[in-house]
Amino acid sequence: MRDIRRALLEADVSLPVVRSFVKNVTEKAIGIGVIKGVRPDQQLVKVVNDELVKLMGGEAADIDYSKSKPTVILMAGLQGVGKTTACGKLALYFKKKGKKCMMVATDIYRPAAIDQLVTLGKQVEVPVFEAGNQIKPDEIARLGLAEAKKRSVDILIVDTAGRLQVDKGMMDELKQMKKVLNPSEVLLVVDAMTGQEAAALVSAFNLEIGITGAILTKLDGDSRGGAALSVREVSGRPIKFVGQGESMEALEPFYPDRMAGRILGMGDVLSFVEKAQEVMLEEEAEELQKKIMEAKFDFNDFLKQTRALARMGPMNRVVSLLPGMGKMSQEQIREAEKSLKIVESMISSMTPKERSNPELLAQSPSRRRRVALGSGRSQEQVSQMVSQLFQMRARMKNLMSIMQGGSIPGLDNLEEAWKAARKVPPGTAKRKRVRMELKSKYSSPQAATVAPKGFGSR
Ligand SMILES: Nc1nc2c(ncn2[C@@H]2O[C@H](COP(=O)(O)OP(=O)(O)OP(=O)(O)O)[C@@H](O)[C@H]2O)c(=O)[nH]1
Repeated sequence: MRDIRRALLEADVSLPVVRSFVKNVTEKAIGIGVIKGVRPDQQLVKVVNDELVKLMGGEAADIDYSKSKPTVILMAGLQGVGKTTACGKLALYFKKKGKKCMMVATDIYRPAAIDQLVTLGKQVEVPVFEAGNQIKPDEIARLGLAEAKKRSVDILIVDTAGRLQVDKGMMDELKQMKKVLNPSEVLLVVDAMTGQEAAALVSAFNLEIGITGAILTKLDGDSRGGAALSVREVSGRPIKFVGQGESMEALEPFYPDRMAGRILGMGDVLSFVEKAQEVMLEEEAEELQKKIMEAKFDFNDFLKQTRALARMGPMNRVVSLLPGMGKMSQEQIREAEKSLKIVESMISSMTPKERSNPELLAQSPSRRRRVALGSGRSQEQVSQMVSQLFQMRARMKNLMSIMQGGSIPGLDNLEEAWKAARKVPPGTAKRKRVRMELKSKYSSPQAATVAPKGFGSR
């Protein structure tokens, strides 16, 4: 965790944010099992990465469009962070999406600011509303909004004046504009190079005017982008876009996973752990496949699979890795959840020998009685589970043999057919008939695995 802390600080995540994050992740990481072949510290990096992604919103956030035209986006931020540039980029971004855009220039203080926006407007071919620098910004905003409505504009982007520092004059002006415009989005433009101060800055803007999101600019520079984490943690608002250069095309939606990788700066470790996870799953699948082919699928595997199905864990993927086996359906997973407790209690009452050698239970009523007593379940329940295991064995082996024979006669139908067969009450003539039909339809000569004599052979 000390290394993680250092990595985050080096990426310019602000100190209080680092502290609370590290504390949270430490609590979450305890109890997570370590994958074979991966060192615990390496796996911790993966845990941290996943938490970072989650914290930054998981998925890319879109703009909130207003129901009535236009959707107003009010831009805020300090001087020189790239606000005006971001206006032009956004205009182009939405124009490419087929939206009719307009921009409004309200920076009456910096001499060339209005011209700069007009020039950008020409470049991206989006009209810019300006009213000189003799009237107040909120009045310009009001006029701009009226014009946008008249022209039936979809998206109105309002550039504002920045100051070198957060000051009351700027905040009051922004508040005033917000009142006039009633914007769907108030986007704070943050320079990724801001570093440690990002948190205080975001917090000040959020408290004073209430932001709906942020745009992180200048990510093409050296910064590791720790500001992204600070923004989210301090304001609870998502980063919506990132700017990666001076050209008008250099704007992208914000992707938390990419940003997490960048902030941590441990991409190699991450891909290593991910690979190890894949390998582990493949190994498990191969092992399981071998066991199935040798008819050695035992209670340990059975428990493992029931457990994994219940939490939709890796075994679900293992099963899906087996040739021809699709993912489990939601219904099957729910069923597994229900039966997990029962199965767990019965299997934990077995001896290790019985677990790895299910034949023992199949052949001995007294063993089954003992397991029933030990687990507080009925003997029928124990018998049912044992027979289920053998059915599974046979079914899996049957399937494998068919597949190894090269032809897979309507695998989907097979599943459906089995489901249908299970719905028919046991012991009835109909069930027998359905099963017979199934057997003759799908079994191959090699696939004659049956339960041991005396139990479950019915
Ligand atoms: N490398 C890089 N430069 C950028 C990016 N965005 C903006 N810039 C540059 O940063 C400088 C300042 O950008 P402006 O858009 O003028 O900044 P501003 O926030 O509007 O400044 P004020 O109007 O004074 O408040 C310009 O030289 C831009 O070209 C970016 O994503 N990457």
